[in-house]
Amino acid sequence: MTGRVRSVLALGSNLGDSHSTLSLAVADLVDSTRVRLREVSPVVRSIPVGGPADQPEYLNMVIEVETDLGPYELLAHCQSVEEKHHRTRDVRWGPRTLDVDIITFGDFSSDDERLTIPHPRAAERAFVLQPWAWMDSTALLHGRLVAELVSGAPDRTGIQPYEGADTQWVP
Ligand SMILES: Nc1ncnc2c1ncn2[C@@H]1O[C@H](COP(=O)(O)OP(=O)(O)OP(=O)(O)O)[C@@H](O)[C@H]1O
Ligand SMILES: Nc1nc2c(c(=O)[nH]1)N=C(CO)CN2
Repeated sequence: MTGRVRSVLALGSNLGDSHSTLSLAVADLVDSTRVRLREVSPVVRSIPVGGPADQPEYLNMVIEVETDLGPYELLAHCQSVEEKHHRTRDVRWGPRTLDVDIITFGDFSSDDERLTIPHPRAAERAFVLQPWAWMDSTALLHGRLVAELVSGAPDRTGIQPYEGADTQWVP
């Protein structure tokens, strides 16, 4: 693999067997010589942020991959994995079997509707920041330590470690 870039991806699910979906989705995301798994965060339970009030709690996690795909190719890859897991887009921030967002892509930044990097809402989402900080205590977002950003996130009290099935993701 040439031209490798490290990218942080955030995964979320609150419909179906969410833990199993996350586990399968990680395997699908890295099931390619072009996307390798480097690091995996713990899974967290989180209270839904935005969208309909009556939706189930989420499971969230982040991973770091190394890839030679370009950012738009990686987006297409993430969306194909979402589709494989029956992702639908009916209601903004509504319940979903699987969401995969690109949080960072090396030093690349973009600000178009199809792809905004760093992800425009990551810095205020504890369901992204907390697992990320647990995975990598030195991670930076917008030049700030992710571990410090967590304490300013409005939803930080809605985050709990997930104590369910003990899946081993081996990078
Ligand atoms: N960094 C990014 N990661 C993933 N999708 C992105 C990103 N930036 C822009 N998008 C675009 O956002 C569109 C909507 O994505 P999606 O339906 O997953 O949003 P959401 O997860 O419900 O909300 P949010 O964007 O607040 O996380 C996608 O079709 C994609 O083109
Ligand atoms: N707790 C939680 N809330 C959300 C989530 C998510 O993954 N977890 N994703 C959203 C849109 O991407 C909107 N709200």
